[in-house]
Amino acid sequence: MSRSSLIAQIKEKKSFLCVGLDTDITKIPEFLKEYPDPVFEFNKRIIDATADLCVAYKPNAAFYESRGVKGLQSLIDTYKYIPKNILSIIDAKRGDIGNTSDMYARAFFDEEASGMGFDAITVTPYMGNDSVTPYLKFEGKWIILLALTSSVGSKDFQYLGTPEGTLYEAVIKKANTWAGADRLMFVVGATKSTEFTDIRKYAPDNFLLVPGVGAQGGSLEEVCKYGITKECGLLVNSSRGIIYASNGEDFAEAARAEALKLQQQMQAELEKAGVI
Ligand SMILES: O=C(O)c1cc(=O)[nH]c(=O)n1[C@@H]1O[C@H](COP(=O)(O)O)[C@@H](O)[C@H]1O
Repeated sequence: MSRSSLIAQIKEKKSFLCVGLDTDITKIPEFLKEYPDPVFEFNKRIIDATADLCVAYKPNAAFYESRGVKGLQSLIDTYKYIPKNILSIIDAKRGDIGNTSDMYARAFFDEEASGMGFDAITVTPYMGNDSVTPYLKFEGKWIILLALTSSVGSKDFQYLGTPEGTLYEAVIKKANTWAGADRLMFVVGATKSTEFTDIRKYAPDNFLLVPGVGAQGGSLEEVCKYGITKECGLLVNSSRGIIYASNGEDFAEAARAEALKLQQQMQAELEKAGVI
């Protein structure tokens, strides 16, 4: 999906919500266990209930890979079910030497080879240029590079000083020489809202994928205060806060209600920032 289509979708839906499909088979409602693939059935109903409220879906690969062959099938079926006019992000956090990254890119981008043709993948920057650029060989696909993550452990390395500023600033500056804002996004945790002002100095046009609202306690309002741009420039993810809003028969309606709350807040922020 192109940058202009993503922005058009944001304006049309008045939303920059990404629904995280971190589907844990031990947490889904009991009655779904009767279906041949309970995880896919769960995702299908979540997608049906939220597709008009969000602009992206982000299955996290760990939740599928942990179930072996069955999990991979759930992931492939989920990828195929995500409507093609909604951005599909595989949250795989890959990063390896060039020829291995070629294979990861094929695994998640080359639908003919693997059954999956996601629009975007999360990638770790640690191994540098040759680990990141193979994904760019797939025309029109996005890399979402980890910059400043939401978790406590982000303090261990990401704030360390380098001649280019903190490590996360160095990542942003360097990566922006490898690709433009039409192919490259950065992950910045919602729990880091005050850092957004600095980040926008180095990434004025890049979309930022922002996890950490909902279950991790980040504030949408704070993120927007410092991070929103004239073209929005944000995709805010919530996984557990939406998909596990209820554990009963009404789980899909409850997920929709949570997604709607976020969409309404997002609409207000988009209006305030003059995006719509
Ligand atoms: O790359 C990510 O998406 C990510 C980066 C980060 O810094 N923090 C973070 O929580 N994530 C992912 O975002 C999702 C957050 O899920 P919830 O906390 O349940 O909304 C999970 O899939 C995490 O793996």
